This record gives sequence, C-alpha cells and structure tokens, in this order.
Amino acid sequence: MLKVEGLAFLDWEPVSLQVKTGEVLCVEGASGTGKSLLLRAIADLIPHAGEVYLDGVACSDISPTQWRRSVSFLSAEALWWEDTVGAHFLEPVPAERLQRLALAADCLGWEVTRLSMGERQRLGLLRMLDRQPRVLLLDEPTSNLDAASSQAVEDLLLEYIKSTNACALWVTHDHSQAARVGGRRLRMQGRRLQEVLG
Ligand SMILES: Nc1ncnc2c1ncn2[C@@H]1O[C@H](COP(=O)(O)OP(=O)(O)OP(=O)(O)O)[C@@H](O)[C@H]1O
Repeated sequence: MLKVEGLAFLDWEPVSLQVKTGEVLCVEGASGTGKSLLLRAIADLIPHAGEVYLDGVACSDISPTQWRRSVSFLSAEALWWEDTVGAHFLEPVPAERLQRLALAADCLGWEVTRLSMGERQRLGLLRMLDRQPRVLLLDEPTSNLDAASSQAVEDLLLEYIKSTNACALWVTHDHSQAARVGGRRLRMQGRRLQEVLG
C-alpha cells in the first residue's frame, strides 16, 4: 500500500520499505538519528530524492495538498494556527472520541493557548483522524502523556487503522509500546534504517 523507494534526505542512506494495509511499522533509534526526518520526507515536507507511492500512485504525480491529506504527519508537538480548537476541525468530533481520550466535552470551544501539552497532543491526534488519512506518520504520539492516556491513544489508533484499512509508521522511544502496537520494527542507526529481527 505505502511503498518507499530510494528515499534520500540530507546525507542519510536511501531508504526503501513497504507498509501493508492494516500494518503498523515501528521506528526506533536514539535521539537525533533521523526518525522525524524520515517521516517528514515521506510526507513530502522536506526536500528529498527517491519516490513514495500510495496504492501505486507516486507522490510526484499528485498535488502536495492531496498527498498530505492521505499521508498525514503527526508531530510530537502539533502546530495550531487558529485561535480556537474547534476551528481546526472539518467535522464535528464524536463525543465518544473526546471521552475516550479523557478530553472535556466542551474543549472544541476552548482557546488554543489554554491547552496543556497532553491536551495538545491528544487533540492533534483527533485533528489528524478528522481528515481520514490512509497513512499515519506518527512521531512519538504519546510523548507528553501518562500511562492511561497513552493506552487510550494506542487503542484508538489501532482501531482506526484496522477499521479503515489504513497503515502507520510509528516512531517511539518506548520498547514496550513498540511491542504492543507494532509487527515489524525498524531502527535508525548510523544514518541508515535497519530491520530489527526477533
Ligand atoms: N535541515 C537540516 N539540516 C541539517 N541537519 C538537520 C536538518 N534538520 C534536522 N537536522 C538534524 O538531523 C538530525 C536528525 O533529526 P531528527 O529530528 O530526524 O531526529 P530524531 O531521530 O527524530 O530525534 P528525536 O528522537 O530527538 O526526536 C538531528 O541531528 C538534526 O539536528
């Protein structure tokens, strides 16, 4: 479904990989090894060589807006550009989703400036799902969350991926999270991406 061929950025070795429908591929590696750069290159947010295909369609053959709507990058620190939370959403957020992530029922009416780091992260995730992406590029999606909130986010993401036939590349520093959510695991080391065996 997602095919990355010879994707090269800065002086990292070219990356080739495939992520199948319904699959979650975890990316681990020490800080500064290039995990975020990899996700940003796949989302076409930074200059790169090589090509990325979604269901056989090359990124270079469609508009950047179309690509990023389908292949969505979630930063650990999501940006907010409107004054209120709700102005960032295209559709009403189901009350059940807010409740699952322990978010207040009225939080869409809040000013963005009042949000805690954890609220920003959980709402950033809901904003991404609001666009119904096919590929989720998740950069430490639970880095600001406590254990219970992290579990709720993992459950929601896995349910979304399964029910919509999406797929994900999931960057995490948490080995237990990688074991819970991922099948295949990859590691960034020495400017190259390697498969973690066993
Ligand atoms: N435009 C750039 N030019 C040169 N180096 C860059 C550029 N952008 C990022 N870097 C460097 O590339 C390296 C990898 O950055 P990246 O954000 O991908 O790391 P990471 O593996 O996601 O780290 P962390 O786990 O700390 O989030 C860092 O040393 C960063 O300073």
